Amino acid sequence: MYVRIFSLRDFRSWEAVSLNLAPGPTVFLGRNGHGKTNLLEALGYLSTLTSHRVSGDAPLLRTGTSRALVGAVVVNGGRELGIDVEINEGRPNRGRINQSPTRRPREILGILRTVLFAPEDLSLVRGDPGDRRRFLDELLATRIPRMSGVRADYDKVLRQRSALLKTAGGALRRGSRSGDGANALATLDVWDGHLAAHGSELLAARVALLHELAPHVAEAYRSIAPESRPALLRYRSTVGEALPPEFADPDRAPLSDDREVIEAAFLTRLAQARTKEIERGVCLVGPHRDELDLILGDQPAKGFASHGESWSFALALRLGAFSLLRADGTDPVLMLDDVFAELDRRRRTALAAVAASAEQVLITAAVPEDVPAELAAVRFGVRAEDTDRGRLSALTALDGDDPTQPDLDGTVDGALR
Ligand SMILES: Nc1ncnc2c1ncn2[C@@H]1O[C@H](COP(=O)(O)OP(=O)(O)OP(=O)(O)O)[C@@H](O)[C@H]1O
Repeated sequence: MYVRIFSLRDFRSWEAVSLNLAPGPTVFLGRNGHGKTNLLEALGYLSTLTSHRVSGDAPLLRTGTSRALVGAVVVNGGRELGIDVEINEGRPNRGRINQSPTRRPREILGILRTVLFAPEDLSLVRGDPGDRRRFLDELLATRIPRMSGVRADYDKVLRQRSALLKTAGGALRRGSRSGDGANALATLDVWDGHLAAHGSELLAARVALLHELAPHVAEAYRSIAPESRPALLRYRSTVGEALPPEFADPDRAPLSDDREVIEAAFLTRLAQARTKEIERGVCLVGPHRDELDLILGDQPAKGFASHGESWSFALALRLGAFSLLRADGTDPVLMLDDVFAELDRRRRTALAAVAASAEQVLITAAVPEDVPAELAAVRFGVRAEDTDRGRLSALTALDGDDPTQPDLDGTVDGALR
């Protein structure tokens, strides 16, 4: 797939831009802090409804504005779809497909598939387990958009159940066995059921995803760092102890009734952990506490891998995701945010080879020398300037082209107005 038109309004440092893009590589060149990453972040947002840099939406709105718009016309196998999302301050966001409002923004998920590799990705290897869970869940939602709703439902139940655990714990510490505390205890069983129902669906989907993803990541790692040890992915679940022993086999293929088996194990673990959960007032069992272990040879990458190995692993996770989505039938749009400068020659070559074969790849770099020659086809300059409306990014002409070509057919721009 590729993005044919990309439009932004009041997103970060961009006041308004509408850009015609072609398949193949496009490079955005500009000095640090001039707004290149903001462009990729916006397109990533349209694909995942989250930013790769911040957890909330507020920083995405251009300073002083209360509404940002991101839109794209996506071409997939000759078929075009226009999608856009309105990011609002203090009001729910809104999505549109071909200019028709969707019931929920997440209905646009899956239309634009992207894989973004950015300097922040080192945290996939060195950061908290939450970064790795997020990687899995985003990929899951890209492949199976419905899973974004499952994750949202799970999070809602989790918040509710955590609040009950706190109330029950507070009441028990005060020695009170009536009132709010008793009510909380009495309703916990119901919430255990909801948590296990949504959680088992998420968990089974993650395990199935991992089974498919792991060989792609191992292969990508081998091509980037052939002299290093093999890269393995292992899912470690807080529900694991209660699962039948065959689930511990990392090569086990998921079965259609896994979800029911996981749900039963989930309830067993919740029952076992109940006292401790009430004492601590937190939910200790479930996919929100699980870990995706990244292993090099027989050691965990986190804490043992060198800087170069950690970079290779992070890159292999992204390239593995790219290769899995490609195997599903269509290339996702590949986005490479200022990463070539960070890579040594071998990894640069491996990444450039994948990028050159992608249907569309968007690359940012500070200087032209950072971009491998085979990818330096279409180039746009990005420059920020101080104006009376603040510091704003703009595209500048390079190679004699006029990058500020308006969106002549108005497809996205019409939707954004
Ligand atoms: N919400 C916002 N409103 C206005 N400007 C913003 C907002 N958020 C970030 N910026 C501005 O965007 C600029 C950073 O843009 P971006 O991260 O895209 O830079 P970059 O060109 O990718 O730089 P680097 O090469 O250093 O990564 C900064 O000048 C910052 O002040």
